[in-house]
Amino acid sequence: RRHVPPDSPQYISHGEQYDYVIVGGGVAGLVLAARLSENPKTTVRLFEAGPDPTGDVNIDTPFFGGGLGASQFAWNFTSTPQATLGGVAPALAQGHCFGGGSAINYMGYCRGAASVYDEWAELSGITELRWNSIINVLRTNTNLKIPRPHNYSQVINASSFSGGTLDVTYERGSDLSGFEPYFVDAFLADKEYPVESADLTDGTGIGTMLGGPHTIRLSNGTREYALPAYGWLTAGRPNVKLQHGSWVKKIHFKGKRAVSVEVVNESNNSTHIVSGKEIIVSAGAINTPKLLMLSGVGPKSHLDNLGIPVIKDSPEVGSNLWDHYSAVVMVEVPEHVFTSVSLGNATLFASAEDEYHKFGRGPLATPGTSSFAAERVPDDVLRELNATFHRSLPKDRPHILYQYTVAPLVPNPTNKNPASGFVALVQPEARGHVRLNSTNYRTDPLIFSNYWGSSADFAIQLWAYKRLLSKFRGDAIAPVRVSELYPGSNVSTDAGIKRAMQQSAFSFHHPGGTVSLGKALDSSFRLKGLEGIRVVDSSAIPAPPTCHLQAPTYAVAEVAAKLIKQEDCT
Ligand SMILES: Cc1cc2nc3c(=O)[nH]c(=O)nc-3n(C[C@H](O)[C@H](O)[C@H](O)COP(=O)(O)OP(=O)(O)OC[C@H]3O[C@@H](n4cnc5c(N)ncnc54)[C@H](O)[C@@H]3O)c2cc1C
Repeated sequence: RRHVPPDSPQYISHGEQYDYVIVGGGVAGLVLAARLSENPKTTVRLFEAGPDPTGDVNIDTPFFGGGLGASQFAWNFTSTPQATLGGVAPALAQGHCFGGGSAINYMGYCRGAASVYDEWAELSGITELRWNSIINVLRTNTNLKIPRPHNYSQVINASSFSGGTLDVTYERGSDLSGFEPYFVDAFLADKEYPVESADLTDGTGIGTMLGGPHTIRLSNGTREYALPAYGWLTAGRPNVKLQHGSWVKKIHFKGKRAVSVEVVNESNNSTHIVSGKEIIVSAGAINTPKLLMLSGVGPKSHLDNLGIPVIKDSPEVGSNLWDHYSAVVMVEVPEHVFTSVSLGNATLFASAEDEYHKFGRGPLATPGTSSFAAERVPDDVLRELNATFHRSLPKDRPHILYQYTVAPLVPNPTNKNPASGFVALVQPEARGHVRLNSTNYRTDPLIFSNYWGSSADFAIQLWAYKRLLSKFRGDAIAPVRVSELYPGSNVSTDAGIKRAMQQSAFSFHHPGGTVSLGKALDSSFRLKGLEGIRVVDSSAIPAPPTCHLQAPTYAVAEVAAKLIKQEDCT
């Protein structure tokens, strides 16, 4: 299974017709292609705009993951300038290759608070999304391998995994950078608001995790992602074809029924029409609403302004954008902590590379960002901040996620050995939206992110940023702190700290909600008021999870595939 690459590119002829045409070969698209083609009578064609990253060392090697946001494997999107950030316009890269975001992400694997999934079920009318049901999907699609010896302390509930297709593991104690225990202790030992160690993959929302888990293969230390885990399940099946370098520029409708897609072959710019009894859009939270709007499905006034003939006035398409928006604190760490800078030393790097190639372990087998803490803001603080929405959230929900990486997340002009802590409000009240910038399918859309967009969102984020700063300035981190690099020890006023937070703002890369279940989609993932077209990907997810997004996206796609297959049988 691991060694058979998908189909290589080939030209598509006119007049082809499939049961399902899937747009996008990322997390959701590849789950769907693999599951729907399990029935040999069902024909499936998947188009991915980006390249096939099979065998690319930068994709496969976990430590290189952080550098992929500006590569050929990413859509290098940028938010519009944000008023809440004083005009800063942060980047928002998305995956652009087979595997989508899972090929370029930081591999953090987390499921977050159970009550979020119950909320999705309620908003969508899909009972299979309830935690008690979806945990079975999450369990059976993952395969947890715990390294031995493990030699650091972590709560692991292995019963929430089984022998599924997606490999997940923790880091070996010997592979940790040396920063982790201090970061985690800063939360465990907090005198005012301590956070306990917990497994955030079993429905628990609040706690700290050390050393993972990650979508990494323990056997050889390579990245696990949707292409090898799901895409390669399709190898040898004559009823399914996955094609990369194929950008779908438009969906065609007959009346209200979607009938075909117009695909541009990126290697020679030729265009082809491919028909499907059903079109499933899985192009991700930014590109899915973009493609729908280009095809005439979206807010009427917006389409009218651009002169796009309206197939369906769907005000909800492109709305409800949520994400986890972070801000950064960076310190210089001692030489014994390995970082992206210390590994720049040729001798150290050669030894790390040797260890990695021989044994699949060592610094390169880790993403260098392996521990995090999810925290609920205490009620008295929420009251002080007038955060009524956040206070009303179920008690298993954290509001804040803290993480770090041993790489610079803000400019590091003197090339000091860096560790960057970051913190994000993960249950925002505010929503943003996506709109077209032009009718040209190659033009990036306008992404109105709305960072920390309500006054309570902003106040909580600022409270959390100050908390992160005090931890990085405090005793717990002192043994691995040489100096403060950002915002700098001279920054201590409220105004200065706020400015530092705004200027270091970046997306955690967890956008979703832009073609939401319950709003734009019905309980079969169909676009309301249209036929022959569904949306299955992170844009369908109606509200943000409390931690990283890949696990929920895999699971939602599995649920959708099951629903679609059941409909096929009736
Ligand atoms: C840099 C980064 C870091 C991240 N870190 C983590 C992490 O550590 N942990 C975690 O859980 N999650 C992480 N995520 C988030 C996670 O990877 C995504 O939430 C997930 O990949 C979303 O899956 P999706 O199926 O919705 O879309 P994607 O996986 O983005 O797939 C969409 C696919 O559709 C393709 N496509 C788009 N438009 C078209 C078109 N018109 N025609 C054909 N193809 C098209 C794209 O190229 C892409 O391959 C990260 C994401 C990024 C980008």
